[in-house]
Amino acid sequence: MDSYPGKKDLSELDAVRVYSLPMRTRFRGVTVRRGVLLSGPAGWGEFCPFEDYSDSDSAPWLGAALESCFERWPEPVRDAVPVNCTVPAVGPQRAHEIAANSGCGTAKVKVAEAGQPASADVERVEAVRDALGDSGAVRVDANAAWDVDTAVLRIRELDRAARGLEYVEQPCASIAELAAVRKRVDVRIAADESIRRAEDPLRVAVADAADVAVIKAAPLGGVRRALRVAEACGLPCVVSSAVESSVGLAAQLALAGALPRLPFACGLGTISLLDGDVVTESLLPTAGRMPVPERAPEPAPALVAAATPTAETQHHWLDRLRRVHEEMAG
Ligand SMILES: O=C(O)CCC(=O)c1ccccc1C(=O)O
Ligand SMILES: [Mg+2]
Repeated sequence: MDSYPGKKDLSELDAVRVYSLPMRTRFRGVTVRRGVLLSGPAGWGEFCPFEDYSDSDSAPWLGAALESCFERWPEPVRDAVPVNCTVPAVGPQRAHEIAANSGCGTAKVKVAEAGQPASADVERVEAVRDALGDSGAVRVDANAAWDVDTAVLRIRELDRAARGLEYVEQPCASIAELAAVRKRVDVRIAADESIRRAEDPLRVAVADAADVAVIKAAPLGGVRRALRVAEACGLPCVVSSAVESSVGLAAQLALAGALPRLPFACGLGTISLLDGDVVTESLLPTAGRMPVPERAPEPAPALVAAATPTAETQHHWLDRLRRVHEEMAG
């Protein structure tokens, strides 16, 4: 990998604040979101790799945070982006409520949650279609849970339940499996983990395995690098959050704002998945759209104080930050 444009000495930062925010609903097994807010001459950035990411997996996340702190984001080509609401693996009634109250015309429904039967996915998807009406778009995300045969079966079932799915995100783990599923179903396939967890996201060949690429500024090393990944993969892209605070979400919105083509709604309406935020004016959708910011919003000291975890957790994150920064040095 080439070096990060945002690679800087950590001593050049003006502030480093560890935060911890509970999730309203368990999401991908995550119940609390943690990270570090960093401030530099260009503004604030957020470093929040998931707990199970190794130091080398986390290096691009720091690249993205430092880009926010030390550089301006590329010029946007639009001033707002359409977003989907995100429906976690909840019961049908709650799913209906989330979609109906979101103001979004597109919903992304989490499916294939461990321990839940396939019928729970069907009921959730039916409820969301009911809430959005015929004009809405329903997509599902299986987070790599299925093998090829299961995926084909479930996708057909969920496509019927939704009366047409917009796409299915990462039905299986490998690119070969995605390609096999794609040959056997009519529903579009979107690649997410296949890109963001690839050895080299700039060189991953997903064009035959997917119709849509899901990209995220943080795991791809920032807005500029993610734009290069978008160009290299040659697919229409959807920008999706990593469930960060409004500080990190701003970078994702900058990416969505700068993509030359944006044919689908983005997965950036995720602040409502968190119980709290670190800024007073949270980046929330209005009528299914979010404005593209010039820079990240400034954290409010009282909210940061309220979100500050134990000394032990702070120490863990500052240590992680230091180690990951060393990892970047190469
Ligand atoms: O895309 C969305 O609607 C929300 C973001 C989301 O689903 C997500 C958030 C954190 C980690 C992984 C994922 C994912 O898309 O798999
Ligand atoms: Mg996904």
